[in-house]
Amino acid sequence: LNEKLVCGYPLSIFFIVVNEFCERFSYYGMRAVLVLYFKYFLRWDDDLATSIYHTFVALCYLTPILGAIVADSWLGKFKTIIYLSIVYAVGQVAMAVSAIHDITDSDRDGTPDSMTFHIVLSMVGLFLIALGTGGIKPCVAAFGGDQFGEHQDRQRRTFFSVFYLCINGGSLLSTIITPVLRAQECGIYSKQKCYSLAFGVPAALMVVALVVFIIGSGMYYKAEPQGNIMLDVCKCIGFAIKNRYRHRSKQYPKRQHWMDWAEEKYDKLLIAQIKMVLKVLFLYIPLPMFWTLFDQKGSRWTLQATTMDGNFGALVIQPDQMQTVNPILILTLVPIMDSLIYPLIKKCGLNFTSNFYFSFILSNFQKTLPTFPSTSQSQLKLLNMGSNSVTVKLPGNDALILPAAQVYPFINNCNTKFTNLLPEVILFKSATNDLTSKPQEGNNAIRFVNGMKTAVNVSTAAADFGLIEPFYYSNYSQIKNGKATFTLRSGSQSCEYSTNFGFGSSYTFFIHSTLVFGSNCQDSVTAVEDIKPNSVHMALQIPQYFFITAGEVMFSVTGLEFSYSQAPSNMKAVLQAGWLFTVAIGNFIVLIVAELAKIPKQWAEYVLFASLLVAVCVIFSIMAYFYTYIDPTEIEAQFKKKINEDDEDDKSKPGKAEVEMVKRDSIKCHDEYDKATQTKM
Ligand SMILES: C[C@H](N)C(=O)N[C@@H](CC(=O)O)C(=O)O
Repeated sequence: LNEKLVCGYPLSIFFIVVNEFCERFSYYGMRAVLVLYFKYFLRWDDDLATSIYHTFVALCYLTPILGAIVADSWLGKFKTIIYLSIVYAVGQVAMAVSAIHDITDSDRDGTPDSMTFHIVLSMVGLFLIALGTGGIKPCVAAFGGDQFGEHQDRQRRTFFSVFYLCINGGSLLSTIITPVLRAQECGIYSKQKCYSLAFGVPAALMVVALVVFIIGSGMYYKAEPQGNIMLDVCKCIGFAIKNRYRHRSKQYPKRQHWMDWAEEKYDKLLIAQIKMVLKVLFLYIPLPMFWTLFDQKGSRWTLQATTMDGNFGALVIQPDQMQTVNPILILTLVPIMDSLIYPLIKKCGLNFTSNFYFSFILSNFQKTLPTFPSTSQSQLKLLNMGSNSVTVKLPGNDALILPAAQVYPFINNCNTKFTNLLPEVILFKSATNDLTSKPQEGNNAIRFVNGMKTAVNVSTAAADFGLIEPFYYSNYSQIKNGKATFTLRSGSQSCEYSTNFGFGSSYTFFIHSTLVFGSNCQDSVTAVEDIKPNSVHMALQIPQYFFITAGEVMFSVTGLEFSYSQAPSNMKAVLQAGWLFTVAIGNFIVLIVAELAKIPKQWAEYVLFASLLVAVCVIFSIMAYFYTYIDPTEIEAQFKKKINEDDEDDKSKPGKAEVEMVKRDSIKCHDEYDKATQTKM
């Protein structure tokens, strides 16, 4: 081992820790803005955006199996990390390039002309990222562990804690930074939301991660590939199943465990080790349901946040920035749990190793959208632009008294025609003009109606509504939350109108016929709310983040440790890959529900997931109760001792009778293992 030590730690691990920080920054930074990129840049609907997001996350947790196989049987961990990091960085660069709208915006109107180009490039980018991040995932932590000698147990444990802190530190910083970058406007010909920068910075961090890892190259201990244990495990299981099937007739006596049918061909130690692994993998069966809920932070919860009010007083939070609550809570909860809660639980004599997890989802019950007309109806708006109230009589309806400068929304069958309305009453047909959904990304959609007899020009710092003809209306413009000041201009005369906006509203502003330029025009403009601003505050997501993160601390952190402690020495990576596989399955479940079930109400989908998790919690608790703890090191030592003794006997007294005895002893030892694992927890 490399003996360059700093404060008792191998110098090489500093490079590994910095590499992990940068890599996790890159991964979580890109992931934080991904669902909004799908929705607002690629213009996918919520379900498609959610599905592709979870397919990507699932892929990121499937590829660790591939990475472990390549590292163990072919390249070794060091080379695997280098090669796959290059693939990863290329993927991140592809994502950044795919988000440059100017590349295909030949008519320079701010929207890409060939969406196919952007979709294909981003999908290729995401595939490479999944291959890279997943492939190196089982290698980096294990490579860090390899740097410690057998006498450095304490240091190795501290390394893993620091490693976890770096993961969450990188995730925390990136989920704060990339949403801010995404909210900026950039572009060559036209300014649009800067997704290219939000993906470009993670790409740069991935290059930094690679460079840092290469700089440490001369200091690492690089263990040779050990051979593909995963393949051996699969072959052994396959043989046991085949052999059992071949001997299915009653004339063959039953064996204690179906894996014992591999005894004819495989080492008893390997069979015993596989039994240990299978026991833990069986316990993993309910776990995907936890990840199903957990990983919706980046999809459904972020989309939910776009319909909420992100004003925290001095701070305005972007919807995707809410994801930072998770690493913040991890960084505070892990030390509290480790130093306070777990020792307290232990003192009370409770065994807390069978983890109980739960999570609540607060559904977003806010209703800020008005009732929109059905397909057989149209919505009309009557605007009284005069300074007196008027009575309007619409065919087939009672007479309406329309006060001055007021709007009257009116749902009507498409075919009815209205004529002979007073000149000061303007009729809007909603189907062509009105906004029927929440404005994007928490912005406010604003338009002006000119009730004056002269054309008026309206503008703000952020938008130009252009020249509005008398009794006519402007197009919608997007205005951010906060105070906006509009300048109304006619020839050389102007006046200003200011108002405050929340998130996700739509307003029509009426310029009265009585407006006098040069004076204060604050009272001569009436705001009519077409779509209410988001009324539910983003802070209401904090309890759901708290519960899901508390679940992560109790379940994920302890679960990883459990998998490590219950795995045979040569199969720790197999179980880690199995653990990560449960994350992949969890993401596939979201995919199935989002794409196939198509539950119309979002709250109903949340309730379904939460109920499934409660059911799975009960099942998991029962399974955990019946789980028997084992000490893999002791069992392996017993086997090895027996094998050594047998070898000695073989050398001194070779003969058929002895060989039979060895076989019997071996089987006895095997039975001891079975008995040892039947002691209840
Ligand atoms: C940022 C998360 N709280 C976290 O710790 N994630 C870990 C575990 C995982 O989900 O894979 C990580 O990114 O390695």
